[in-house]
Amino acid sequence: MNLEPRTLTVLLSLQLLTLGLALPLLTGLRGNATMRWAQGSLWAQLGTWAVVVLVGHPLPLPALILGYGLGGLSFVLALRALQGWLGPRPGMKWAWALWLLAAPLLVLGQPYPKLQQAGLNLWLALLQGLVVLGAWAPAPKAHESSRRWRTLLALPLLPLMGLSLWRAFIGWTDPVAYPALTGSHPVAQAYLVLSGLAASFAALAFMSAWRGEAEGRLRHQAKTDSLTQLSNRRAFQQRGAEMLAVARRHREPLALYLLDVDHFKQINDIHGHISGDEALGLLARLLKQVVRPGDCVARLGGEEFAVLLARTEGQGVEAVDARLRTALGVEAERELGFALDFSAGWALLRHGDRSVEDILRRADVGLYAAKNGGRGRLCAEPSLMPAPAP
Ligand SMILES: Nc1nc2c(ncn2[C@@H]2O[C@H](COP(=O)(O)OP(=O)(O)OP(=O)(O)O)[C@@H](O)[C@H]2O)c(=O)[nH]1
Repeated sequence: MNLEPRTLTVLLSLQLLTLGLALPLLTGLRGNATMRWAQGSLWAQLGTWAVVVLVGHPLPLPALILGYGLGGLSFVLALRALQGWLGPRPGMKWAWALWLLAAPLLVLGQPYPKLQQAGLNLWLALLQGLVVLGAWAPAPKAHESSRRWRTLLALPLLPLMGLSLWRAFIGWTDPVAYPALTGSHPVAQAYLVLSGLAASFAALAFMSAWRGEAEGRLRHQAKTDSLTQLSNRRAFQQRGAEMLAVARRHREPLALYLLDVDHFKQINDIHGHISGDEALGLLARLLKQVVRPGDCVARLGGEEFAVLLARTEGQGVEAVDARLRTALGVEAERELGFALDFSAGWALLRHGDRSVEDILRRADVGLYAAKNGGRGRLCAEPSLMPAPAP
């Protein structure tokens, strides 16, 4: 099969144009920043082939610089998009530095075609390799499902990288037989066909990454209280079920600490709703600070918060309560300009408890006792209260 190089480059340009238009249409014209890097990568790739199609063979130096510059840029932008979706990528700085090398390589390499052809293809292979590395390097925060689209992006780049290295080798050893992309050498044809496949796979991978990102955001929102960024009631129940199972398996104590701001309606009425929101934000922040990292802190609703304290008994709960009251005593006056107090109740996991709701019900009885006892205090569930003196 002999594929005419010009037809191939025109088809490749049309394919990239279609993908370049389809992505913003599917993901929204404004999109998010990461998607814009990804779209930029496809457009830069289109730019390369458009230069080849529009200028024709042989490409003068400025067109070569523009074509290679855009081609290299498309790999750098793809890596930058990966960084947006997966977190810091190895080789990001190297990719930018390599990209800047294109023009000097082309200008200074003019008198040495052997060196130039080998150097430019090596340069391309390195950039392609950095994208492969960026796709496959560990990304601890990425969702498990990202493996599929990362593979989709990286896999077609491997043969492309192989072809770049091959072209570098031929360019160095036999410059006369060099497979220029505007010629009909089978290696050049394979490179063009593979470039088209890689672009299609990249576009699919970008779409998948974008969808995964949106799903991750929704998952986070479904579990998080938007005002305080703490877990919401549903996440508290889910995490609570896990903590309950662990506590049972290891026969460890588990405590539930429940608190409710005192006279919060008055705070809203006197200082305004925004100050009320700030007060809830402050309480949430301090609550996070006074417990251990593995404990589950949640806003159950309104001005009510709960914490599941792993491996904790009564003394531990009292210590947390004391630390929170001390911190709030200082910070509320300083940050809000008024005092903030709360009542709290607590309960321990018991043998017959089936869910966190069972412990929560008993902690609520303690909280009710604290409110009735004059507020601003901590009370245990009735069965944990010290027996009255005879
Ligand atoms: N600013 C703000 N206020 C809220 C929010 N959620 C609930 N509230 C208000 O919290 C107040 C709770 O009032 P109450 O249930 O009477 O409780 P309280 O005034 O704290 O009284 P006690 O609990 O008995 O000390 C209501 O006025 C709610 O409108 C919120 O997200 N932000």
